[in-house]
Amino acid sequence: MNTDLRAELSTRKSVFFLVMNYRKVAIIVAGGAGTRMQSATPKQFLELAGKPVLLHTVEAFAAAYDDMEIVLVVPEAHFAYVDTLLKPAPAVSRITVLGGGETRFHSVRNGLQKAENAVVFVHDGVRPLVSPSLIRSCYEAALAHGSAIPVVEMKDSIREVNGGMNKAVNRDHYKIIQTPQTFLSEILLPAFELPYDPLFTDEATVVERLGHRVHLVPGEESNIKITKPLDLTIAAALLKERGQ
Ligand SMILES: Nc1ccn([C@@H]2O[C@H](COP(=O)(O)OP(=O)(O)OP(=O)(O)O)[C@@H](O)[C@H]2O)c(=O)n1
Ligand SMILES: C[C@](O)(CO)[C@H](O)COP(=O)(O)O
Repeated sequence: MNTDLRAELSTRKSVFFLVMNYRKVAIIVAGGAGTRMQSATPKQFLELAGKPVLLHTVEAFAAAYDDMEIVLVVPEAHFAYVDTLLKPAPAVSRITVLGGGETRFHSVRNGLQKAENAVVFVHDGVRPLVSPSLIRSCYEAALAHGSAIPVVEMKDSIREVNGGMNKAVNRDHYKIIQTPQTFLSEILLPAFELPYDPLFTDEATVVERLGHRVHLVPGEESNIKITKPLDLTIAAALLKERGQ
């Protein structure tokens, strides 16, 4: 065997073993209060097509990969309820439940306690329509590029509003950002040692602060975030269309 071929095979073997050694860890954050939904029950526990919003989300991640480990971050006051909620969940043995923090950033940071040596998916518990195929495409892209941030196109015209003025901007320069935001743990974990900044509304922003460029991948229009009551109506209609 010539030297070049031997070197090539050796590199491929190392990449293969590296990929084989990565765990798959989904941090599903559901530690919020859902103030914009204005419901007595936090929106992640509201019923959607016969089961709690959060259970749909957990099921999508469990279905994506048999070896997916799931870390569920929820308000501590709801631990007992979540135990009951998870009883019918597939792969309940793969789920760890942890307490939420003051903001989404703090909840993610709590969830990252057990995420070493992994491809880490950070997902909003209130995006219950995420598909297993989007989760898998984020995984492949994160292995290849270090990160994968799902995005969709803007459909409306947009304006920048600042100091009492407003002006049209080119919407082609903007994308709508979704989750699961997916990273190799060696990129994500050091970023979450940064002090909190209110601009950290997602993980891409945190990682970027450390100087990394993030890789965008196509998201799904149906992967909506349940934020206000209308979103629940839309989600129910989309699930009905899927026959769920
Ligand atoms: N302290 C927090 C705040 C938010 N989240 C989670 O982050 C996701 C996206 O946040 P958002 O839609 O803003 O949820 P809430 O903060 O609950 O809603 P609101 O801002 O309307 O209060 C949700 O799954 C939410 O539960 C969290 O885990 N911990
Ligand atoms: C992470 C996110 O869902 C990406 O769109 C979004 O930034 C969450 O923002 P929110 O203010 O917590 O709803």
